[in-house]
Amino acid sequence: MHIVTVAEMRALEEQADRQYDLSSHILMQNAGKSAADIFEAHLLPHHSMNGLEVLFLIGPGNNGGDGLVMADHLVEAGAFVSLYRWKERKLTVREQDISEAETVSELESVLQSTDYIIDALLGTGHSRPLPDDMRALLRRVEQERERRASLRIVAIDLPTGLNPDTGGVDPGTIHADITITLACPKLGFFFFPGREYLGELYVGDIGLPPELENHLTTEMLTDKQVEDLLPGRSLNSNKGTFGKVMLFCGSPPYPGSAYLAGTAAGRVGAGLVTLAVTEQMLPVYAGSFHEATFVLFPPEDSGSFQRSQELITHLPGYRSLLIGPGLGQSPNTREVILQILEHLRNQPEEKRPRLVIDADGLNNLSALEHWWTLLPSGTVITPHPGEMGRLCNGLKVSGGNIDRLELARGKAKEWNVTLVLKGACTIITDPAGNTRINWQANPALATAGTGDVLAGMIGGFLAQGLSPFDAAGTGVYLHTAASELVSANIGDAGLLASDLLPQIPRAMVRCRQS
Ligand SMILES: NC(=O)C1=CN([C@@H]2O[C@H](COP(=O)(O)OP(=O)(O)OC[C@H]3O[C@@H](n4cnc5c(N)ncnc54)[C@H](OP(=O)(O)O)[C@@H]3O)[C@@H](O)[C@H]2O)[C@@H](O)CC1
Ligand SMILES: Nc1ncnc2c1ncn2[C@@H]1O[C@H](COP(=O)(O)OP(=O)(O)O)[C@@H](O)[C@H]1O
Ligand SMILES: [K+]
Repeated sequence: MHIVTVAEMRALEEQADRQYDLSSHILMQNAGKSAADIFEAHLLPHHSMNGLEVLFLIGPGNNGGDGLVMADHLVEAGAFVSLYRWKERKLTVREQDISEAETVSELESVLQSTDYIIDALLGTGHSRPLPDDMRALLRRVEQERERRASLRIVAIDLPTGLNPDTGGVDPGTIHADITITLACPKLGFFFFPGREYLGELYVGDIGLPPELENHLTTEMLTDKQVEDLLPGRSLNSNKGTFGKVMLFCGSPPYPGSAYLAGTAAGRVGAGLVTLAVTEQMLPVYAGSFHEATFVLFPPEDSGSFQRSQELITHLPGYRSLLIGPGLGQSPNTREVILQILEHLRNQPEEKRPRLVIDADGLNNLSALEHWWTLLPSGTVITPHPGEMGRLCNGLKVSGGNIDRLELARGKAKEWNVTLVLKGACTIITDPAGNTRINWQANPALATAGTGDVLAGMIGGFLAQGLSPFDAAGTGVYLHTAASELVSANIGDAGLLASDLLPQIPRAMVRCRQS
């Protein structure tokens, strides 16, 4: 599903009119109908439309127009509809116009009894700070929701005052419970603070021919897309079919990282997971990760060349290699990483494992000038904002606002990598500028070790033959999907990274069934 800027949305509408005679009027009819359909489908079986009280706040432009069309459909379906036209200050209650003298008191009484308020004040045409009286109206709506937990606010296209290009919000913008956006999600939905204001997101079809979107390169990750990308599981398969993953991860202070990443690679379906560990560390893993095999790695004091050669000798046959989680940053470790990278660069592409670098793999590299020139092509890197900052010479990188997008796109191209810039709405972008953004934010994931799980998942998908961009997108999407399955039981706090592991296969099943 493509994500659009306002300019891209306008261009789509203009092209639809020019090439397909889909006038703005037709699109608005489709938009209002589709919003009404989503509203009804979402409501049932909790409420019946019969006698449901719905107040529409109608703005001066096409967003208000969408609201009016939607209102007609709800009336037809049996709802009791009131319309407040903000610009004219005109109230209509169940098709009765209210006199000017009674409007204020009557609007107040509708506000106090209505089940739903539909925000159709402004959409993508919002172009300046909201006027005071609109802010006051929205504030009154918010107060009413605080007073009555059962009241639901539904935004049409977007919550009024949210900037659809940046995710900025007007001080008057209020939180929607549900946003029914039209045609495509807007770019600003994936960035903060806007992301917090949308509630549940639904996308209404307004009948734009899909081929109009062919040139768009920014997508929202969805169940459907991930389902299409998931590797097939033929009946006639064996562990060789699903690829081998090698991990150079973990060190005495951080043993859990290798376990979490390695198990995650197995949980996404990889055929075999191998950990390169020192003899000292072997008992830690052998007792907890029974399915893994091990490459016994000389200890640090034996010199970096001997260590890297041991790993390199075992690499043939592995389809992916994960370097980084929990490795530490000793000079010896850095040397080993550099020697492995050199080996990979010298291998023909079809023979070498696909590489994922995370955490200390990145921290070790960021200390070096032009580190990206050391990477083999097709590498995936998965920095969190702190690691990204280090890779960018100490730049301060935001965890969630729009600046992240341009930075990620620019750096993926400059560094020639598939870049996974982690955060609440993780961005995945490749050197050609193709971009996928994850909508699902879940604060339960904000805890140590969840990044190790993600890196392992991406390694596991690379081993099964997904391209770097697809492996990264699929991993990111299923990582949050698994967290939602955990959160369904425990809420949004208290998740341990290892809780994700058994939920990963279930998240894949859910995707396949969607
Ligand atoms: N076009 C299509 O084909 C389709 C469009 N669609 C729908 O249309 C929406 C976009 O419609 P839109 O462009 O009319 O913008 P919209 O958000 O309704 O506001 C513009 C009006 O508001 C006014 N205004 C602006 N800022 C303001 C402010 N701060 N405070 C107060 N007023 C302000 C501005 O007035 P002016 O600046 O001229 O004074 C103008 O009158 C889009 O979100 C979607 O819902 C769908 O139906 C699909 C097909
Ligand atoms: N609020 C949030 N919503 C969604 N995902 C989140 C949120 N907070 C953190 N995450 C995800 O959790 C993971 C944390 O990774 P990272 O910071 O590298 O952790 P660690 O290094 O401890 O394993 C990333 O995938 C990140 O996108
Ligand atoms: K709106």
